[in-house]
Amino acid sequence: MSTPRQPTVERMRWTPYRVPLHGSFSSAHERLVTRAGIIVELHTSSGTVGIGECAPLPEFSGGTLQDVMDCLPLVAPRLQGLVLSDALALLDQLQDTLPTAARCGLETAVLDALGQHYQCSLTTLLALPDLIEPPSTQDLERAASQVRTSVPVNTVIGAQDVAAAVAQARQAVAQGFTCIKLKVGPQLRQTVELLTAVRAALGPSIHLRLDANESWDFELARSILSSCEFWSIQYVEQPLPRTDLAGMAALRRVVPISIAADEVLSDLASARRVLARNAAGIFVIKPQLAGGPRQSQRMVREATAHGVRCVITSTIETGIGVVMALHLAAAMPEITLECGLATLPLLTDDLIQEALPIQNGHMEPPATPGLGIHLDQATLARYAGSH
Ligand SMILES: O=C(O)CCC(=O)c1ccccc1C(=O)O
Ligand SMILES: [Mg+2]
Repeated sequence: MSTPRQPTVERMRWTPYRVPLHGSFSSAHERLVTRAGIIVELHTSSGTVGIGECAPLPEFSGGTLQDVMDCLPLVAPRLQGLVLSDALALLDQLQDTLPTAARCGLETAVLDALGQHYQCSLTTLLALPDLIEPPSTQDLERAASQVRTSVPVNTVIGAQDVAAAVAQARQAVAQGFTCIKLKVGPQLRQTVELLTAVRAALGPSIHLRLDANESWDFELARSILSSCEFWSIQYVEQPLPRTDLAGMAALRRVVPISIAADEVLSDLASARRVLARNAAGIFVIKPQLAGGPRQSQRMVREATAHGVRCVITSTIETGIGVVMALHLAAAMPEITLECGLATLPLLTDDLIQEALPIQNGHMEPPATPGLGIHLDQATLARYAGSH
């Protein structure tokens, strides 16, 4: 079923990390001061090492870091000895039994090794029509010709007072960003004041999007969003609680701006429920929560078929997870909106050797095989440990 020349999985190693943020990052959910996750290293019979990252967001969905730690020792022996495409098939089979972040990190590591085997970037690999079958040179060339080499990204400004948000918005524009996302909370007057001040500071041409992280109720959402044409808001993420699909659908009918689904998207089934209820015009897809790059692709394809546009975003994970998400965004021509991948500057370290610069509001996935980045082992050792 697979090409015999593919390497097999020999052994796996996983290292929990905790990386502090510069200061903190606040949303309506929480105030984040450190980011914790797990780096997976998958050694193959050809001597290559595929890497991946598991960075769950328990307040969203998909389980805790401990859930991921508990499942890795059970999955590792099952992957051992499998050729890479069979390892992918096993991860597909186990889909519903693994925490999504575990599946994401494991799949990333297998795909990184597979890209190194085929000598193509993860972007190209993800643009192939079928990953389980070995691609011909022609398949690889066609895929490589369809992808993007640069992805527009937004920066994100955490929930804070108006003056600090305005200062950050100005700084973002000076850095070359043309799309800014503001975290907002449940206070009507403060939000109106914030939007007025930030829009005035930005001028008319910068894209401005909001993220309420479930903190509004229907009436507050209607009050704020009814004025949104005035501030020219690109879209608002998850204004209502994730359980309120009827509210989201009703809101779409009474306010003049796009409503995006974020927290409500926990897997392909949840995406189908949102599509069936017409509850969002935009999907915010986080590969850590969707269960990896290929599940994310399935969600993007179904959304696109329903006329729903998609954005790929990070979960503020380290460089390993972010570069995977960047390859995913570059591989899918359906994704045209700015992606939420400009989060590495929030962390004190990205755990990778290569730089992933943000220039003029764009990021470029590495063109070298696989993920195209290498773990910074010394830094990982420094931040290793789950406490
Ligand atoms: O979208 C972005 O620009 C950054 C990602 C982001 O905002 C985020 C990061 C971690 C957890 C939740 C969220 C969110 O979109 O709600
Ligand atoms: Mg969000």
